[in-house]
Amino acid sequence: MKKAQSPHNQRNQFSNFHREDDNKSKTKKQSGSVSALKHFKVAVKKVFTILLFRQRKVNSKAAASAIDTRRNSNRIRGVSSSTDRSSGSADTKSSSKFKLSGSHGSSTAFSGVIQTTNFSYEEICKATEKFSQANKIGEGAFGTVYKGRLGDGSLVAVKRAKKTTSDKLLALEFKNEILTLSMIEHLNLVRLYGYLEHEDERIILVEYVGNGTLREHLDGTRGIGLEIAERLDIAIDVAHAITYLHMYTDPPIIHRDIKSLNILITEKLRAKVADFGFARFSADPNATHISTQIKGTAGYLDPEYLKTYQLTEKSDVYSFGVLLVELMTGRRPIEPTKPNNERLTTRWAIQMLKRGEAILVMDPRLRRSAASTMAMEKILKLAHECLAPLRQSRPSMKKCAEVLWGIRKDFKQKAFPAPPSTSHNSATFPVRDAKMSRQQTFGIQDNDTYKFISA
Ligand SMILES: Nc1ncnc2c1ncn2[C@@H]1O[C@H](COP(=O)(O)OP(=O)(O)OP(=O)(O)O)[C@@H](O)[C@H]1O
Repeated sequence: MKKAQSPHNQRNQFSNFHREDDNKSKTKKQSGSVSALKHFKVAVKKVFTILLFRQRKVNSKAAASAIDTRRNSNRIRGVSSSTDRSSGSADTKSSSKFKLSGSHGSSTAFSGVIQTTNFSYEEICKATEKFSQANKIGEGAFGTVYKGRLGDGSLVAVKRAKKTTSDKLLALEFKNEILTLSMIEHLNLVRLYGYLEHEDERIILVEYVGNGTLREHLDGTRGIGLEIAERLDIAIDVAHAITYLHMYTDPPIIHRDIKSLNILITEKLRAKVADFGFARFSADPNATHISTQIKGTAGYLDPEYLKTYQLTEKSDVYSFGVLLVELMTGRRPIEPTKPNNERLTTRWAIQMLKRGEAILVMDPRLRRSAASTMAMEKILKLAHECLAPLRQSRPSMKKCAEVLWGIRKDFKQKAFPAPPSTSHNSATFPVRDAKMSRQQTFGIQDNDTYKFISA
């Protein structure tokens, strides 16, 4: 890879070039001025490129390890240039090849572009049995999602965009999702396996997460109901994922659409954050915000972002606060069928918390105990901080994760005052298998029915 020159050298080159040009212009005035203009343009372009490069602090080591360095750095430039009110300008080049991830395993911070290998459209058709209805697992604004099985037996989620090629926003969402996913690798974020742009097809292949969305679990349409410890673990997983996006990617990423429908649940009831269609890079490290068109989901949107169009990491913190309230109440952020004072779930829950009646908003599916009530109140207090109208007053995602660790530790101490020989490691619950975990953690048998206590 060609080594980038320092801006200092670039500046020297620039002034040398002017001296040279002066000499030439004495003898060949007209052709000299044309050549000077040309060189001037080249020099300005070089200086601009170097400054841009420095500003974005692109991790050159990671980029060098990527399969197609030039194209990937183009992609990074494309999106980070969209820090204005326009809807972005990802300049990812159209590729008729499907790229499949080649690296698995590590969940540590990684800033760069994940490795990929090529796959064909035919293989995707085969994996999804020609996008059969039987393999359809979801639908969203972007398109349809299918379950697929690759040649090596591994499962993937295949996101096939609607074929509205004229829809520039959808095309942009597609490119944005690929670009964002290609830069991240974390246990609690859905992994990109590959993508395809082929004629009018736009397809993204991501890690398959097979146990539905958090919303389905809260609605009771999936699973057997989440206990408070499981909800705490999910909150911590999401906090880790967003902390990673905000603090350990370069440039930082703002997800912009944190909501229970975008949290996928694993068989072991752990969470993975999905759907990066709206994500934005916080490109300029010195900028305090990005001005952008409003994107996101009603009920989760940061009021300051709505008012000012200025997006910061704290907009994700606000949405995370809404998610915490969802986790504790089981309700959606907006409940049109509820009485007036309960329609905005966050407002209702925080009002009750302030009155010292948080117990009344607790999800009726949750088992009441001194430990669970205490944890629920603390989680709502954290949610209250995340929902602060002014972004400066909201905690960082890292802080949220730390507070949640503390709540989990206190909860376990209160819930399981067991003798040392049977006590659990304080970092995580020992058994993640849902059934076994329930039996060991809560003494719940499979045939236990959940008591619905009216809130
Ligand atoms: N990786 C995955 N593993 C399993 N199921 C998934 C996966 N990704 C998405 N799904 C399913 O497909 C549904 C729609 O997916 P997704 O939200 O990503 O689509 P979208 O079009 O981007 O949605 P949105 O309207 O929120 O933009 C999800 O609610 C989920 O049920």
